[in-house]
Amino acid sequence: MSPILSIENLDKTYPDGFQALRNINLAIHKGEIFALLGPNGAGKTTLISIICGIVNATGGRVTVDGYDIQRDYRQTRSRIGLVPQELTRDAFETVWDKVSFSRMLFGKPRDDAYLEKVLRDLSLWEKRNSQLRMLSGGMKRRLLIAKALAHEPSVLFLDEPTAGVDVELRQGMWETVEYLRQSGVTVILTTHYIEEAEEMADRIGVINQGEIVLVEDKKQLMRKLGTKQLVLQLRESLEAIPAALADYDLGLSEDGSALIYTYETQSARTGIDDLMQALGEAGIRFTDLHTTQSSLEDIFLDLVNGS
Ligand SMILES: Nc1ncnc2c1ncn2[C@@H]1O[C@H](COP(=O)(O)OP(=O)(O)OP(=O)(O)O)[C@@H](O)[C@H]1O
Repeated sequence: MSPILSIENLDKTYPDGFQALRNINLAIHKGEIFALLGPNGAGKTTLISIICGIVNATGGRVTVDGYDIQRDYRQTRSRIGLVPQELTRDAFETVWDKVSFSRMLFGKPRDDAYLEKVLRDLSLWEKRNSQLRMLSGGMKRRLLIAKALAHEPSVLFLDEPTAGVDVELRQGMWETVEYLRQSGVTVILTTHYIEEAEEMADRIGVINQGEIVLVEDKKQLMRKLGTKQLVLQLRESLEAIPAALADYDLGLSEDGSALIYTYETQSARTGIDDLMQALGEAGIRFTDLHTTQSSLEDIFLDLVNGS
């Protein structure tokens, strides 16, 4: 299947000589939720701005649904919805006016039934006649999405959808993205919250200093790069790790009540069988055990710090 969005050898150097993007290659598939994860200044906004036609690239090619963003600007722009971080001005406009105006801007024929569906799906229908200033923070964010969906785009960009919002609003946004997934819209979101990528995305791309340093299916990424820890709760506390177990990657909890074994989840041999045997031979008994997995945050920090 050809990608809905294809980015080839994309470069961007700003007029002051700063190279914000270097040879970006990326293919986004129809219907997926793709998280572009990167620290401040990595180039996320520059990349989205190029795709949306707000900033010109210095080199490379981008197509949306097969249309070139430069040659077929109107075609590509009408297929894209951009959800910015903040709602600007127009505090006295109503929700309904805002979404219908957005649709009109793209030259789409009036379709009140479609707009009603979008507002209902985003729990804004009851507020259709309310002025923007009367909306809560969560409603304002959902309105930004409704506005971006008004012209029926096939790709939706969410730029830092939960920057500066509280935990409750953030979770509300995650539910909204789930609704978008079910409605078949392709979603590309930028974030520097790892938790957000982990929660919402099917695939994750990491961008750092203008370069894509990794693109991976989220589950595979967690599996491939993650390590697991096996925590063994000991029947009798230890003061030190016995010499007989020195070959294993073992740690002792501070109070000596648990042994912690770290292993690679992807490796052919985790070493757990051998460890169990060695523990038995050393006369170490345990009362309970559980495993924990390293988070995407650990993986991300490793990548960005270049270790
Ligand atoms: N108009 C410009 N002229 C020169 N440099 C720019 C310009 N716009 C952005 N940059 C630089 O390009 C780099 C990437 O910026 P960009 O806004 O794309 O990053 P970002 O990943 O979106 O960061 P953030 O998460 O902080 O928004 C930064 O170093 C920024 O200073």
